[in-house]
Amino acid sequence: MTAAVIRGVKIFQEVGISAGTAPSGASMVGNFPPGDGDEEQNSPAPFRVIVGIAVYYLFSLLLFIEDEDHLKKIAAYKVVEYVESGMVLGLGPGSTAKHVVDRIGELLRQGKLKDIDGIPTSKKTHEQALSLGIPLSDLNSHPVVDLAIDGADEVDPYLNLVKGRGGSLLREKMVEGACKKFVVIVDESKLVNYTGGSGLAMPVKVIQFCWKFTASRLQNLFQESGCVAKLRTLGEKAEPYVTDNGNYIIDLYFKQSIGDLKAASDSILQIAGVVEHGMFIDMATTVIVAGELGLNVKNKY
Ligand SMILES: O=C[C@H](O)[C@H](O)[C@H](O)COP(=O)(O)O
Repeated sequence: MTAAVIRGVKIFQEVGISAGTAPSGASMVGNFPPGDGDEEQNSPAPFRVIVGIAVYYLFSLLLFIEDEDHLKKIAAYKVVEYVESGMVLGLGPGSTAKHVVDRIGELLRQGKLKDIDGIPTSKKTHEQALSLGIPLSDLNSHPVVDLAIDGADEVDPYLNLVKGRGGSLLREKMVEGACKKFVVIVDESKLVNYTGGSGLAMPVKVIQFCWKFTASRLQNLFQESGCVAKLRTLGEKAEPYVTDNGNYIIDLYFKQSIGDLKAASDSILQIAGVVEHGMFIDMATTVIVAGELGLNVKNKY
């Protein structure tokens, strides 16, 4: 934890987040806490040093108690630097992008951003943006989006993504496919050697009608990669998870690489009953990765 704390402080310094903006509201980052008063003044120097160090690490522990969420927040603060007044923005869902929407709302309130039109890619993000007073629009009114910002579940070395483990991928693909720049923010746990390489779900949206038939066709398609297809369910009763657009999700789990992603994408989309899949191939223009050692910005071009 100690090392992580020290590295975390470095990250805050790199993105220029001041002590005042640290989520706990505590006002120290890197400042040694002051002495307590007479009693401590009279204590032997080594004792004061030990107490000082202990207090420092206690504060640091409080600051970094939600370490992973901090990394997401740091990446979110960085990505908002790409936002300019007058832009049409694609606003993604998920725990990382949520911080971006919060920050944009804050900058609008402070008058540091103006004339933003947000296009949310999920109902939840729509509600969040509304509650923050972010003006909203859609692709009908703005078929070209200046910038989309979103999280991802996997990022491969070519900046191909897997998305949709949180349930959103169709509206995301529509909005992010219509944007000039698509900036993705992730923490380093999302980096994989190849798409599907985390061993976790690659989601496919399917219509409800005869979903078992569609699931078995999907599984057969990737038999050589050891694919297992599972319906996404919710709660103890294992009710099917229903998406914003009333579809089901079939999660595909691979034991090995599925090879050519474009070919895999075409084969999936050719199956009648499939609505869309969670591979975002060649779409991200920039990926910002937040890790314990700092921020790493990867550009596609
Ligand atoms: O379905 C959800 C979206 O595709 C999210 O962008 C993705 O799941 C990443 O979410 P998070 O930032 O919460 O890890």
